[in-house]
Amino acid sequence: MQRSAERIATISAHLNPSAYQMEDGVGLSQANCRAKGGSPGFKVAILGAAGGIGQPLAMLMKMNPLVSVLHLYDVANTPGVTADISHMDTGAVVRGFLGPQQLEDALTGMDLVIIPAGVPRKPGMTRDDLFNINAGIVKTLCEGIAKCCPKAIVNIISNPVNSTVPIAAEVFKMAGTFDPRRLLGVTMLDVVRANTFVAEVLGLDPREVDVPVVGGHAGVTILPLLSQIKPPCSFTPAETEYLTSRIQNGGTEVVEAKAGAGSATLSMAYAAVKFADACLHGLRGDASIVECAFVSSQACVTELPFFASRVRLGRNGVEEIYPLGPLNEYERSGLEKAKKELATSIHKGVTFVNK
Ligand SMILES: NC(=O)C1=CN([C@@H]2O[C@H](COP(=O)(O)OP(=O)(O)OC[C@H]3O[C@@H](n4cnc5c(N)ncnc54)[C@H](O)[C@@H]3O)[C@@H](O)[C@H]2O)C=CC1
Ligand SMILES: O=C([O-])CC(=O)C(=O)O
Repeated sequence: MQRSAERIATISAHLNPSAYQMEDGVGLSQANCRAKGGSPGFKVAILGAAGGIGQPLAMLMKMNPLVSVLHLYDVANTPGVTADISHMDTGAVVRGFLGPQQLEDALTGMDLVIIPAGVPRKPGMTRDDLFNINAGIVKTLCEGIAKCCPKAIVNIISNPVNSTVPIAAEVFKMAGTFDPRRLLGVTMLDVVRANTFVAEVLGLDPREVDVPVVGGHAGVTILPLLSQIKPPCSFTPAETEYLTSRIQNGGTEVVEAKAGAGSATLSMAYAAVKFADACLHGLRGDASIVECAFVSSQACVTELPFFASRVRLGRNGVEEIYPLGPLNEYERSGLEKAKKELATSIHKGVTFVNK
């Protein structure tokens, strides 16, 4: 009897370390420890936390000093990931949540929710081929957000981002909680890749390079604005062609190299943390936090309802969306192709929720 009670307590500790309690009063239970957590900072949930992106993302968020509470939710394997990450001697208190019956507990009180839940591509697939599975996953998770933390900033990583962000917006509209400032599709990996590839060509340190990437997050919708990079540089037509194509196909490059074992996970976790950190600095009220993201642009950048742009982040999420700026002929032609595909992907997401 005693053994089984201890086993139950241990399992529950892995799911939710703060709930750890020995039934027989022997030894020191976690619930009786003097430190109760609760240091100042933000509460962050990761949905899909046990996956290829979720695990390194959870580890990096546990290292972020702006995070006081980290909730890890998945439909599989959260107990192990939570137990593992909770032993890191950083400030954030980590709690694990497993399966739909624990989704509401995972979401309640969160300031920022990051969603990398869903299936990744295999070679030969497009991101849109993931729609049939991932659309429903994102819809369900967003229904939970609308109910339990409607004011949270939401970072959507699950592909196809060009459709999953419109899906999230429709779910929030139906629930009466939609705030376009708080919903952001994560396109940071495109910027991270662009900075890296451009730095390679120019012989610079990637940390010194800043390439705006606008449009969306799939193939031709990924539009690097090489004419606007910092520091200002010029490229030959061959360099422009090479860089644009490599940035647009960076995801496929990784999918093919992994040969059936998934898509980018480690660089994506890095990019997701870079972006989440920017959102948290904005929430804290820091000035001049500007990043690219796929947001509800209310048709103020192009005629489309969603578009990836440079945005200023603040206490309410997106405080300002910057216009595209002057484009060269090559970029204007790329923009037309991007808008055509984006319109179809956005429509598909909106229709999925309203069907
Ligand atoms: N926005 C971007 O730049 C990028 C997006 N992605 C996308 O991120 C997604 C995840 O990729 P990986 O982590 O590599 O996949 P993965 O398969 O390794 O992990 C996905 C996780 O989601 C979980 N999951 C499935 N259904 C769920 C549900 N209903 N609720 C909560 N969790 C659920 C799975 O159990 C799994 O742990 C994919 O859709 C992928 O295409 C990947 C790279 C870059
Ligand atoms: O390519 C994929 O399927 C994953 C992804 O979005 C990326 O790596 O940019």
